[in-house]
Amino acid sequence: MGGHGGDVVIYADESKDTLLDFHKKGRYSAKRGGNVGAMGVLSSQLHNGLAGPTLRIPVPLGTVVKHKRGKLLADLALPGDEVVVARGGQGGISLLESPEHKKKKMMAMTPNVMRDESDKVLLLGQPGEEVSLQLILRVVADVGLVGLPNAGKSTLLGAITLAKPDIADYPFTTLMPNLGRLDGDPSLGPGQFSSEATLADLPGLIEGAHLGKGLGRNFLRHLRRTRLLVHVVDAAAEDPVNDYRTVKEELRMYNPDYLERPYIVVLNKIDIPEAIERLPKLTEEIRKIGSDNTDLQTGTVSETDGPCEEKKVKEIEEYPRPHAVVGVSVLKGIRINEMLKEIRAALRNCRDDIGSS
Ligand SMILES: Nc1nc2c(ncn2[C@@H]2O[C@H](COP(=O)(O)OP(=O)(O)OP(=O)(O)O)[C@@H](O)[C@H]2O)c(=O)[nH]1
Ligand SMILES: [Mg+2]
Repeated sequence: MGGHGGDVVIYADESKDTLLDFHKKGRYSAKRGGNVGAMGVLSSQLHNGLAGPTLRIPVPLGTVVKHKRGKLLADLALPGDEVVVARGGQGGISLLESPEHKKKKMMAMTPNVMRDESDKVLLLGQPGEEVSLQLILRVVADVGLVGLPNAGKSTLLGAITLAKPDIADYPFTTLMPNLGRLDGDPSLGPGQFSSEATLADLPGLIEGAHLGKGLGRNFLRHLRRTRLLVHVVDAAAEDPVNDYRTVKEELRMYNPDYLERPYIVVLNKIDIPEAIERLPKLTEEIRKIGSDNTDLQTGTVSETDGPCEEKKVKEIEEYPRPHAVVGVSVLKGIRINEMLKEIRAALRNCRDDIGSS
């Protein structure tokens, strides 16, 4: 028997967080099984071709592997997760020493035969499997930062984690999600670092994003795994409350479950005089949007990524209110600690929710 052809395995690689190089199309195929020996050479040591090596393809943590037709193969959400997507071909079989009738029988079964002039026969190794797959990245993060372009999401991520996202004073600076790691709160003492979390800074959302405007809806799926949302609002903008509503509306249109999740609102840029002046009023207005009636009946995570238009859609006012509203300047480092306290408290809260249900 010849060696088995190489399989193709896709595995989650934690060090692979650069999503960009992942977006090019790749073509890989499982290898043909090893042939047995070489034609015409009667040497038993050549009867065993080597097994083909496994082709291992690293992808970022959180990659969902689907068949082209949509069937889910694997969700590589944990480091070490892997899936065999294509089997290498079966190895060839030598019939060199087989009796004549067996040769005939085997040869009748397959066209995959090689023979030489002295009628020595080999069945060739089979070609490996070929599959077409769709790889979708859904980042693994506890916290999702959402907001209009230019609100300061990336600046916020850079201010509280070691991440170094691109920051600029034009919209759509962020094209792909950036991830950063927030440490637990040391003041809680040993074993209490329960607020450790991964934050995902997403591209800015604009009105109509769910229909494909701006950078569209493509990245909204990255919120799927988050437990907490942080709305970043530019408090110095013309109409911050309207901006905030726009973002909520887009989230709702994409997947209303996103509005059921716990969230806090960060009113950013309070280093700017106009922003600090209106902060109390803004805070009050934003706190009021939403309902106290946190019935959990729709709090389940939907199994689909896309919009759930069939669902009974509620008004923004009917979804839960923010856990907290904080005014900060992530650029100048004003009230960062208050904001961190709220993020950690909200995270602990959702962890408790999970624990008790
Ligand atoms: N004055 C002031 N400017 C800020 C503050 N935070 C962010 N900025 C500025 O706002 C601009 C946008 O910041 P980003 O962090 O790139 O905004 P973003 O929300 O990530 O933007 P997109 O990636 O386009 O969605 C930059 O010029 C920042 O320097 C702040 O607290 N105060
Ligand atoms: Mg950004």
